[in-house]
Amino acid sequence: MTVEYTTRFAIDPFATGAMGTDELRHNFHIGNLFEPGRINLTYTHYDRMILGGAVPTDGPLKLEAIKPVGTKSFLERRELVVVNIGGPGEVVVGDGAHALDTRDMLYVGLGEEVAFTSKSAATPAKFYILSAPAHCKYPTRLITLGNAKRLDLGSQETSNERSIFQFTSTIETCQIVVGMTQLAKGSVWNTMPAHVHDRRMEAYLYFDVADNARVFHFMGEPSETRHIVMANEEAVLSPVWSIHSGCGTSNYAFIWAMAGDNVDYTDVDAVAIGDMR
Ligand SMILES: O=C[C@H](O)[C@@H](O)CC(=O)C(=O)O
Ligand SMILES: [Zn+2]
Repeated sequence: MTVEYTTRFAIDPFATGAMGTDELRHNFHIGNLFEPGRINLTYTHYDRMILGGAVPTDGPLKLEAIKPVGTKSFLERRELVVVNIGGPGEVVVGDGAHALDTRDMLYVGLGEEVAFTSKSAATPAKFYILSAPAHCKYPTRLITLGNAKRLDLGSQETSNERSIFQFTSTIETCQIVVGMTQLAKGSVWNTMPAHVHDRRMEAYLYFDVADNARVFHFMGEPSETRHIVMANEEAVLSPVWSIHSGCGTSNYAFIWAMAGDNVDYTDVDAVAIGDMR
């Protein structure tokens, strides 16, 4: 088997408040996403979002169904978003192959068969995989960083100057909303001011983090915050009641992905800094 998976259950804010570092990491932090020659997935019980990584080296990796989806094929009742954060590669969808350079994103609709390849095993593609249940089929679409809707937010004065690239805002999806955020040099804060959105869960994949750098990811109810220390290419789950904000020892990038009741990026509840503890 080249498709491995682990499961994460939905945790409530009261249980979370009593957790120490190990328990927090066990429930919310996801490492080991990108293993050469493998597909490593995490099946979450937050809106049944699946996230993981595929790193094809010797040959193509097929996205086979895993037991928790309960269907014959992986996308029988799901949609998929793939973002490449590695070298050039291809996502094969049915009979067609889509070339994905680093930071390109591909949307794949319900019912398709998918496989991943790298152009070179020496600099393999690293495909970040996101999948949520779907109720209808939308067409496969490639969105490059240049085609994504760009939002410039924050400022140097508040150390949060950053560009948000919304991959899915110009295409139709059932429930997945995905984008990438790149912090400017000298800026270290993402998603501060913070927000929550009961309508949608969220997951962050931090990358472009140097070996000797870390991002302190803040989570928890606004009045009861905790943090998780993130290294390069690690992911963290954000329950709907939790803030999701980070502060790095240098600038970095991350991919954010949501699933839930609506696909309205602007539908968030802002948290006043004075209410945070
Ligand atoms: O609901 C939206 C997500 O939390 C992110 O898009 C926020 C983000 O990338 C940022 O402010 O830096
Ligand atoms: Zn958010």
